[in-house]
Amino acid sequence: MAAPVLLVRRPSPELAKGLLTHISDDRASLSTGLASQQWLEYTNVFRAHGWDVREVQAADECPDGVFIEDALLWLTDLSEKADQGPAIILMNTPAPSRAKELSTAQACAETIATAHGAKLYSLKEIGGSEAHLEGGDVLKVGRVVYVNSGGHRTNEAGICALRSIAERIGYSVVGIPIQGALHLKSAVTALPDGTVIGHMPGLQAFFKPYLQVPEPEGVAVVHLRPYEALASAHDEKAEAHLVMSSSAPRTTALLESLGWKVTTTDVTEFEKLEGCVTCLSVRCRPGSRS
Ligand SMILES: NC(=O)NCCC[C@H](N)C(=O)O
Repeated sequence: MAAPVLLVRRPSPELAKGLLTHISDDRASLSTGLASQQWLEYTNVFRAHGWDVREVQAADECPDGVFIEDALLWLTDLSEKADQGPAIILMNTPAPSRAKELSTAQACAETIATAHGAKLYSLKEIGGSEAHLEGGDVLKVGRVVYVNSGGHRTNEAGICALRSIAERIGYSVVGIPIQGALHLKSAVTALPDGTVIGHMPGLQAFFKPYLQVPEPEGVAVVHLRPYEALASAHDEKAEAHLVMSSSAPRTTALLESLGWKVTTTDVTEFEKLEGCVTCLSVRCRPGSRS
């Protein structure tokens, strides 16, 4: 089976000019040198676990370009016949300073689509230029695609366009109105067994099973192991492996006490811009069925 592919974009020298919406402004203390080091260490965690790490062309003029997850979305084909192939979707941000990120992301998506038999979609082409969606607002849990219906970066037309693609390949799309956080995945992500984890109050009404974690930085987890390994494993937890921010030691301890294996990595410089471990990459799983 093809190795999972991790798409990343190196941080811009202008990183400290990135957007800030919901957290207090600590951008003056941001070190671009430390950010570059943390980014390299982040990519090395995946390299060390067999991921094929591919760099999207640098976009030094785009302060937030490192948050590549917002520009591209990978969806495995989960349709019954699995005859459609995976989808890679070029997102459409409403943030003017982030729009320039899309042309280089598109070029990368074309290469990945050709290499892995994926179908390339453009949200803008499907929903029109007013259809907006950022990848941070999308959380996949099995066959359900949760999408933020209460934020400022994704709108109804964007959700409709996503639905028209996702339903063709076996997913249902469910809107979750998140307020007070930049993206859906700033508020929740999911463990490999489908448990959604979050920190803000009120989220348990939307997800079952749901686990409240003790730190805001602890809500972001990325799954390191290919999902096939999990599906065929006798002991799902023994096979799973999560990447998390080292800013959330109490959440790490909680998840470890529940049997999950966790590797932590420093992403402090990206957290100053409302980034996290999920938004620094797009995880593509060619050949995967989950
Ligand atoms: N998916 C994500 O969580 N992206 C983080 C984007 C942070 C960036 N400063 C922004 O506001 O767009």
